[in-house]
Amino acid sequence: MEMKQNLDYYRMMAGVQQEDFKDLESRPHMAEFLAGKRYYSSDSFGLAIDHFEAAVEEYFSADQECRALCEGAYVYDGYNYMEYSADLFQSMTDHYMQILNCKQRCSVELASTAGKDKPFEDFLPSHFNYLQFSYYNSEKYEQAIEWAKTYLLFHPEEEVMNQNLAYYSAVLGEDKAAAISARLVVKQHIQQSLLEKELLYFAYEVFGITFVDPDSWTPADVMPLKLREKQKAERETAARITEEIGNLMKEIETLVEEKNKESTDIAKIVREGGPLLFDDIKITMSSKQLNGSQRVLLDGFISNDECRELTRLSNAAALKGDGYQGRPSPHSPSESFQGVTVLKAIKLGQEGTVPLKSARLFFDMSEKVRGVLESYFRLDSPLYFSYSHLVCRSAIDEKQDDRDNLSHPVHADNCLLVSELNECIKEPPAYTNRDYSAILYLNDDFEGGDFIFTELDAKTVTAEVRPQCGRVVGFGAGNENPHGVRAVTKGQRCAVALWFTLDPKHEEKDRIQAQEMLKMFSSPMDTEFTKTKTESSQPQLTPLDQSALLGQAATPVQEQAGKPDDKPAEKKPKEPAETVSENPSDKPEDKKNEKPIEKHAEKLIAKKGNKAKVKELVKTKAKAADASKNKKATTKTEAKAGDKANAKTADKAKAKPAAKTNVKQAADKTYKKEQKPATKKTEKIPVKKVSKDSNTDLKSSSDSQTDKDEL
Ligand SMILES: O=C(O)CCC(=O)C(=O)O
Ligand SMILES: [Fe+2]
Repeated sequence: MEMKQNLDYYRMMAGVQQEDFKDLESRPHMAEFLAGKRYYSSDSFGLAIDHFEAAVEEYFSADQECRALCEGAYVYDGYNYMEYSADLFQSMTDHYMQILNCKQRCSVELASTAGKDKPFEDFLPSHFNYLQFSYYNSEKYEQAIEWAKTYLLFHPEEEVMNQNLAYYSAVLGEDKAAAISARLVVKQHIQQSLLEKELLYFAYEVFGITFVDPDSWTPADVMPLKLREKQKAERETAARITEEIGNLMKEIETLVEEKNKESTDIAKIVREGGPLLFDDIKITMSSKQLNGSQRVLLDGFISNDECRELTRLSNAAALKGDGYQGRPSPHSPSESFQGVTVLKAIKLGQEGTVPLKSARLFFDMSEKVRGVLESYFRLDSPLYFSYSHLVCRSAIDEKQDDRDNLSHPVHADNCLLVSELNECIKEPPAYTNRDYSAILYLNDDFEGGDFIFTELDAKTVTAEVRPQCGRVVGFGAGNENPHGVRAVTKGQRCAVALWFTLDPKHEEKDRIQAQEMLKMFSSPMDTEFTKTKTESSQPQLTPLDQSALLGQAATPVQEQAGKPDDKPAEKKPKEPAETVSENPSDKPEDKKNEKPIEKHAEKLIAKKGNKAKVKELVKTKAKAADASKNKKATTKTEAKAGDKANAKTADKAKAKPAAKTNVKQAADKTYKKEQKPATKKTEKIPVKKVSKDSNTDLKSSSDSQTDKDEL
């Protein structure tokens, strides 16, 4: 196969001619035949005739040789000679049948050629077909008639050839035509072959010596009736069995599908409702009430004080981080965005910038959510942290007019949502290893900011959740749960966003480091150390830092919320941009999977085979996408939690030319495919570039990652 491909490749090279390819082992009849075919293909019928005729001569001498070579000693099958005991009559029969079988196979052997994995089908008749047509094209009707008649010895009923013969006879004159007979050597060959076949079938029927006829032209009645009926019955049985097996397979497939569906349905039902582990935690809404699967809304995770403490932690960490209270949101120009990871919080706690106690609370609370989710969803294997951060989104007051975007566009957490196709593609750059997500809300004193679940269209809202302190929305991170956050139009919305994986290989390394650090600090000696360190770092703080830390209890939360930038004078000078991750190992490990979004879009295009559509969708509405989603978001089923329910209604002839055509068709039909050049080099389709500003949807579908980049 490989060599064949090489040959095809060489054939395409400049300056290489077909004549350059010489099969040094080619038998003369085959070499002539192939040469004839080449001339035939280039409409050089005269030359084709010469070669085809020579091929006929050569064929029959090769056939004689082949047959003569069959007349050797009896060939035992493997080691059968050890057991072979037959009387004279039986041995003669066995031997003779073997010779005849061998002679019959000469037609196959002579139809084979190097570089062609199968012998030419119906080789001799096809050969004569070429001849009759070549003669016709050379207006040599006698010979055309001779070869048409020769062909018909094999396939007497063949309609097109009979028409051709009739046409040639009409042109030449019926009497003259009638006097022309088929080529004698072929007639003799057929007769001999048929007699051999008859004997072979006889032996098959009487002695059970198997014979498989290699020729397709053998008249049906050569095979004894009984054998024919037996074979027919066998064929029918085989066909029936195949059909029955096919039906059975289909049935099995449907059964398996149904079973799978049932078990996943059951699994989903059974998988929910596990113990909540803590008395204070209450289930507010199950998947059913949230109109989806793998969803839960829980309340009572943390107290108001703890919510405030975590909010302060976020604000203090943000102050430390880059000197102003939040970078622009990666999702909306109308909001600012700030976040801190557990590890970063602990490090800040260690250096005394934020209370270590708060960092520990962050750690413990996220662990609490993890444990409850693992239990509630009755997971068979542990849930591991994949990434977690404490994140606040603040409305920029002066940028709220005519706002039409979401705070966080609709996306799924472990796949790329292509809402126009109603699909979510589980491929990097999405965080495909994430299995569950949870958001622990810390406050409700802001406007907008409701969490929404949608269908894959990213428009049809299936459930809404109003954030409030101690509330957790937990859900499967896959395509079953597209979700987003409505615009925060006033104030600051803080939450702990958590992503989990069932695969220990993808457990977040930062989390392990954070745990180690906390362990260290909790030993009595270290507590002392930490305290000292915390105290000693205090004086280095700016007044604002201090107020953020010292006035923890005193500062009313409301005052912080919604006033992110109200003390510009007290801002610290900007430090070199500090991100949550300080060294490469701190970065989320899956980051290496990141691909340029454009590339990914191209991949999607190729995959979907729907270039135009995907291209269209990635091209359009860079900003408008979110806007329209926000505006058009329609509530299919109202499932709003909390009392600010804001119900929304569901919006979603013998005439010469004819004979000529027939003749041409007859020949072409059989041979055209072999005449074609073996290969054509596959053209590389240039991959369409997707414009940069066309990423919106794809980007938004992986925006949890964008969050990280922004931090
Ligand atoms: O804050 C929320 O309610 C959801 C945020 C979210 O879906 C995400 O960060 O992936
Ligand atoms: Fe999300």
